[in-house]
Amino acid sequence: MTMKIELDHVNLIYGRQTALTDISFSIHQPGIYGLLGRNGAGKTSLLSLLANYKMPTSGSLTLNDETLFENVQQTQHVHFTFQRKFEDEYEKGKDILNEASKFMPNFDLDFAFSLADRFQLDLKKPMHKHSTGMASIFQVIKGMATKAPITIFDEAYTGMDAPARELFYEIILEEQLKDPRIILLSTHLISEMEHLFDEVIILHKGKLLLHKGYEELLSQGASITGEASRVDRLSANMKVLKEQQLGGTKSVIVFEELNDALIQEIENEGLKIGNVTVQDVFTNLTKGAESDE
Ligand SMILES: Nc1ncnc2c1ncn2[C@@H]1O[C@H](COP(=O)(O)OP(=O)(O)OP(=O)(O)O)[C@@H](O)[C@H]1O
Repeated sequence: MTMKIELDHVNLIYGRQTALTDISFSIHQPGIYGLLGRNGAGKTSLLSLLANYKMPTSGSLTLNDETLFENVQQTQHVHFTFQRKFEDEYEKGKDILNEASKFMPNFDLDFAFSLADRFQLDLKKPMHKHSTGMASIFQVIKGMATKAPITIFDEAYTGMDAPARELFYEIILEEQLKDPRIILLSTHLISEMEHLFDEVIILHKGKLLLHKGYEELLSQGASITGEASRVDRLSANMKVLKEQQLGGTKSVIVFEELNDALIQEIENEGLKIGNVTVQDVFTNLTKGAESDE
């Protein structure tokens, strides 16, 4: 089932604190969407709107052309996985998953059990006895097993060790191949997770700074390295995100689509062109910018 999420001039204000300002974008395709932003940028606020936990203060948020807020029919398509403490939860993981399978329309209990095996998570243990990382693993297992057409993970990896995170990424990719859905991942682990993304959404200070396809984003940036005065001359009219100089050698990261003629000119000057990463673009665009490029 194809899902259509549309936000049109959405604002969210908590008391006197504006969390989101004039957010408009849409998602029409299954895929993995990386939601990036510095602390307090508004990621959880945006995801809470998409999960129907909150109502926009103004603007329109629709799922499949219907207003999402308090819309039971549409909300069942969405599952929101967030970091949760289970310190007062005496139930066993197995029982929680069993319960979930009764209420969630697409929940795949066998899949949940197979994931628990892969993560070596003991589902017979009462939840309060799990460590922080194990609790996150449980949340990830539950989120994946919902098979919700829109599955949201809000910094779901908290406390998970590197092998467990790698397994999480592997499972996401496997699932996307088998049964593509919209997966929204908010994260600060950009360099570790960017290979997963089909599209990148960057929030900055409550505003939408950028929403682009992963490949398109990378194609719009490059690093240029070589003799400093030549690098300066060629990058003079470009949007330079970052510069570094060591002796007479300079390296700049530019946010600029390099056409064939420009690439030729740069190479003719004996300069090297390299790739940028989403981490490069994110770090440098969110140093202080307020709006889209
Ligand atoms: N319940 C609330 N009441 C008042 N202000 C809030 C509330 N929740 C969030 N905010 C504010 O809204 C803004 C966005 O917060 P949000 O939690 O959405 O950011 P975030 O991008 O998820 O941050 P982080 O990466 O640190 O988790 C922040 O200024 C935050 O202080």
